[in-house]
Amino acid sequence: MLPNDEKKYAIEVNNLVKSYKNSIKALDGLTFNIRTGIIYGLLGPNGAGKSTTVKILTTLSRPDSGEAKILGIDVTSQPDKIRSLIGCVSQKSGICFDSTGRENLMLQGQLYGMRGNNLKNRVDELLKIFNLEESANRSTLTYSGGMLRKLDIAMGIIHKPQILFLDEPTTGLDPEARSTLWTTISNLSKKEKVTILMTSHYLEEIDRLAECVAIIDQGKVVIEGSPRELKEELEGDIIKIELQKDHSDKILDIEAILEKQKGVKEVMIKNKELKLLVSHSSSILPYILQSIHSLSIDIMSVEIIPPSLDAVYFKYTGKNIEN
Ligand SMILES: Nc1ncnc2c1ncn2[C@@H]1O[C@H](COP(=O)(O)OP(=O)(O)OP(=O)(O)O)[C@@H](O)[C@H]1O
Repeated sequence: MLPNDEKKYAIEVNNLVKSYKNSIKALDGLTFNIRTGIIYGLLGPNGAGKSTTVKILTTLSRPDSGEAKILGIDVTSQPDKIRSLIGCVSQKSGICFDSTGRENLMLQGQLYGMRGNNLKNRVDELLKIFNLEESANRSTLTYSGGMLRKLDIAMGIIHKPQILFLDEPTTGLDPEARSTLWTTISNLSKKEKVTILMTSHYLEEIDRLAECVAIIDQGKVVIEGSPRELKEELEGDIIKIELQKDHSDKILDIEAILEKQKGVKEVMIKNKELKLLVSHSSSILPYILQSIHSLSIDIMSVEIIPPSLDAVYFKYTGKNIEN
């Protein structure tokens, strides 16, 4: 067998099924593999099963059936072994606000059994990597949102885990802090050679950071690939049309007339918003507008969204990520 750090897959998830007591099936045959050393993105609408997956992989929950392995080790039969190999940064901060950044890191290291110079050197190293050296001895109460997220991630990797779980790492940050954190995460993956599984609601974030992404819906992977592959495969644009008013009573007529148009692949209507997945937006747009007018429906605005992860997400889940 190859030594752990040479394993092809850092995470193997095979046919996981998990139902909760209220008989909700959170995972329904979830399967994916994550290559060692990459950043992997898990995307999915609310309730798709992302948190349940992360909980099983981090040994906080058990599946009803199926198998999950971290570096070849089964998560259900050997949870103690798994815990020293992984780091987890959840949305809820683990920072102690009475203490400084350095004290937080020292305490976290001690929880992992680190002591003496080994711990001190690692704390110095992390403060440098995360650009927190100048603020290291200040109370974390004085930190900005971006600094707190960086400290959270630094605490998550104090023990040099081989796998890091990042749950919505930049939620709540302003665009500038988010962009800084993206650079930090990307550098981290390269410098610390850590495999990262991240969940996110920001498609731009996954697009920029993840080498591979799985879109999950209703407990299953619906599509997987690099963001580029997924966008290329889409071969189309989305036309977003806002109507003057809600025409729920005419949904069937709108669908029927638009689906007849050559080049229209999918139609979705929600309240006043109409979204079409089409092959060539510029040539088809005039016919679409004409069809809508022929139903005596007035249009407020039209927007063409070029191939993007948003469009891929919409195609495979029929939903917008922000919803
Ligand atoms: N402890 C629980 N008890 C009962 N049902 C649960 C529990 N945790 C999750 N669920 C249900 O399981 C399904 C999957 O939930 P999960 O939290 O894994 O989804 P998610 O993709 O992480 O969603 P979100 O993006 O909203 O966090 C949902 O229908 C949810 O309501």
